[in-house]
Amino acid sequence: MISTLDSDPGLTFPVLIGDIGGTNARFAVLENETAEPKHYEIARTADHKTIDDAIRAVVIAAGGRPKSALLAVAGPVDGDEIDLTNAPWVIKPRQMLASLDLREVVVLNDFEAQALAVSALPPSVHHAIGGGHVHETASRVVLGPGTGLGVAGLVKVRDIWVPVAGEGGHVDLGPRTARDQAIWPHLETIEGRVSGEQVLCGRGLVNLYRAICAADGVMPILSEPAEVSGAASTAANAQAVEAVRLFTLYVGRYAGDLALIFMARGGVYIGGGIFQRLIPILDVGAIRAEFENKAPHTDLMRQVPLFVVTASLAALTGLAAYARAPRRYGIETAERRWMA
Ligand SMILES: Nc1ncnc2c1ncn2[C@@H]1O[C@H](COP(=O)(O)OP(=O)(O)OP(=O)(O)O)[C@@H](O)[C@H]1O
Repeated sequence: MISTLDSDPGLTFPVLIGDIGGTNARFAVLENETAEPKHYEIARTADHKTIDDAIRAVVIAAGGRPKSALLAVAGPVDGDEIDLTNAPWVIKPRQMLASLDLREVVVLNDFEAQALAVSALPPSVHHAIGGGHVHETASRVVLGPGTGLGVAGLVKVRDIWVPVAGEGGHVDLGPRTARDQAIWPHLETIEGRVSGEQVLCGRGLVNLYRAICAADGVMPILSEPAEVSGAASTAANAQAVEAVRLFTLYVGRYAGDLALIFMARGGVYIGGGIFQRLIPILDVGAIRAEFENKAPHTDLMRQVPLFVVTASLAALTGLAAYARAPRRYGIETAERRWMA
């Protein structure tokens, strides 16, 4: 059960890699260190009773024969039964070893996997927001507005990348401009607090839209995040237009805060499903201005690159990078590795 940075035993090939989200589970199998991952059909978590059933239906039925599994899950990995934050599955690694005939199961946090991806993805899958320059050996940070708001840093220590996945989505988010001050009292809070995740995720976009409606004294008519972004892209609804604009500016502002915390001269990477969908309507100059507006460190911030990650399978790329070369990464798996 013990794995240290120096003696990480790695995983037995073929390795099943899986990104288990709230709505979808994405699987691939890596035959060996050098092979490209073979991807399988995306499984909807609602369509399968357990993750074991989903793996049998999607991977094994299609000829995949994994000997180990490396999973990234949205939820805390603390014990033999892992609850997913936004899905009905409970992952039971011990049971998986037996029912799927695996030698090892390793479970990571989904934002650790996103951080791994940021170490491995080529620049061609990133959409730059403004200038700056990637310092190859400097720290990076990834944030992902999606069902929730995930955050992880990626710190380089000599030749090893160390993902630092915390709960950065739950820090306080404050108003800055006069318009922010008018909107803030109308935001739905969590126990009296406006945290990042109250605004910078799918339901947060709806929260922001509703708060803008309240500030303007109009009845909200939209209730889903995609409805708000849809109405914004056709300019059909003034409050939706402002909600999406402010959402993207606040993401820029918050991304700048994360850059300061991690001194992320290696870049700030915006993942998750929402921002990449908004690329056609982003006001790049305004987002960049929010990102850089960090007196007394505006000059420093001008040099830090900001990207939108456009690869939809980024987490799987990160898991594959780790499965191929675990010793390149400072990931402690002692409490998160189950062996047959
Ligand atoms: N066009 C859109 N505009 C704005 N928000 C959207 C849009 N489509 C989906 N969303 C919202 O994005 C969130 C899902 O984000 P994301 O695609 O990153 O999923 P996730 O958290 O990774 O989970 P999963 O992988 O299971 O989908 C949901 O809140 C959803 O309502």
